[in-house]
Amino acid sequence: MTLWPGGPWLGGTSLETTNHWLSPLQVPALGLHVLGPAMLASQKDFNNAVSQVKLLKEDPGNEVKLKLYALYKQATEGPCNVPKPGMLDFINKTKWDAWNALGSLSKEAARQNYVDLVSRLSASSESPSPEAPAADRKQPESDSLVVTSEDGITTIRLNRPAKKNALTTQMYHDIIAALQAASKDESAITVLTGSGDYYCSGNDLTNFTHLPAGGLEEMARSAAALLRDFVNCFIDFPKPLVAVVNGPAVGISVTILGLFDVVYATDRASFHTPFSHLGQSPEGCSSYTFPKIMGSSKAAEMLLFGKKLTAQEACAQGLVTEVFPDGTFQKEVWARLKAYSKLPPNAMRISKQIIRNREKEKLHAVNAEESSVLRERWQSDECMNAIASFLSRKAKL
Ligand SMILES: CCCCC/C=C/C(=O)SCCNC(=O)CCNC(=O)[C@H](O)C(C)(C)COP(=O)(O)OP(=O)(O)OC[C@H]1O[C@@H](n2cnc3c(N)ncnc32)[C@H](O)[C@@H]1OP(=O)(O)O
Repeated sequence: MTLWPGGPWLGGTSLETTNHWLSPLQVPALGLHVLGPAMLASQKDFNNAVSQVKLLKEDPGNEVKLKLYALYKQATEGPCNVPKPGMLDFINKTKWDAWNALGSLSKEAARQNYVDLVSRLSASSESPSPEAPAADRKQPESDSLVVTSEDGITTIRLNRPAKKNALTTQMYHDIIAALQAASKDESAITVLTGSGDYYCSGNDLTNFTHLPAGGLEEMARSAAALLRDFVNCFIDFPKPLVAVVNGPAVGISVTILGLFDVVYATDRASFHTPFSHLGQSPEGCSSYTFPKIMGSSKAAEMLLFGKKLTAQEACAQGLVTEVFPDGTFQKEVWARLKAYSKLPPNAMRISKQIIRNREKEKLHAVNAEESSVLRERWQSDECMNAIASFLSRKAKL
């Protein structure tokens, strides 16, 4: 079996010929224990991904191949418990190290990560041009999102001030498209900000009122898939990503801040994740990033009890990089960002990559799990009652 013909790797010796790894014929009947509802990749998805790897047009490089190998082994055999190859058996030792580094990651999560990785590789090998100029950018479908590029900065602005920049389903899609375009354009830095007095009031709760033909279950399934795609874009975003938090932030607009590189906030901002009040659970990888950023008990106060933080508190907890007086916020922040955008863009990209790569697999696994749990939550009475309360004007945060 040759995955990348003519592509010798790891010192000129093909790993696959030494071990016949990734061969679909080798996939045993797994009898997997499926966790929760079907958000994690199925065995069929995994088998398809294993086949898809062979169709990749470009060699993804040794590092990625090793990752694929490790995830494949973890997904099919579980944690590495075979003896470590000897010092001089370089290739098998490298493979063993990669597999062993996955620790106790479950077979299901490994399978999901494998499928995600292959899907990202397939998408990037199909993308037509690495540098789409800003002028070619597909404009958002509605004016609720405004994307501009100037002075080396691409700015994605939430523009629904009358609704406190609450995120409609269309806006999630438009943000995904805007981030994908920004990742390939010529700008050095990408910024997310809001228009008006709010940064963002989180998910537009009326999204839950547009029930598709398949009812609540179908609505929850497609919302979970959208959430997962949306958060994946933040995990994978390759350039410095800065949040310019121009006012209060609620829900998902707060949780994804843990995936930004820098967060600047006006002193008028506040940070509120009222998931329990809404019968929901954390997303945006916050179940992982928040405890890491602020410690487990401060994170629990926010994520379980919905404690609202002031900008100063959020800065003290490490969620916000710096707080500015509201009167000078825009002037000071944009002057600083313009200066940063003149730094060598490749150096910034590479530095971000090296930081993010340590966490990427973990973040994707967390995102998959959070989306899966939320899919269930959205079908719960607790959640439905909270949304009905808001919509009937009985409840406000
Ligand atoms: C598919 C992916 C799903 C990802 C999962 C995400 C989860 C979350 O983000 S959970 C957080 C959801 N957000 C909320 O629960 C906030 C709800 N909004 C409020 O509590 C309040 O509106 C407020 C505290 C944000 C602002 O209060 P106030 O200053 O008094 O302003 P108004 O309430 O009068 O708001 C003006 C206008 O905007 C509408 N609106 C505000 N936020 C939302 C929202 N999140 N969803 C839908 N609509 C929202 C509000 O209803 C008002 O509308 P009109 O009455 O028509 O003027």
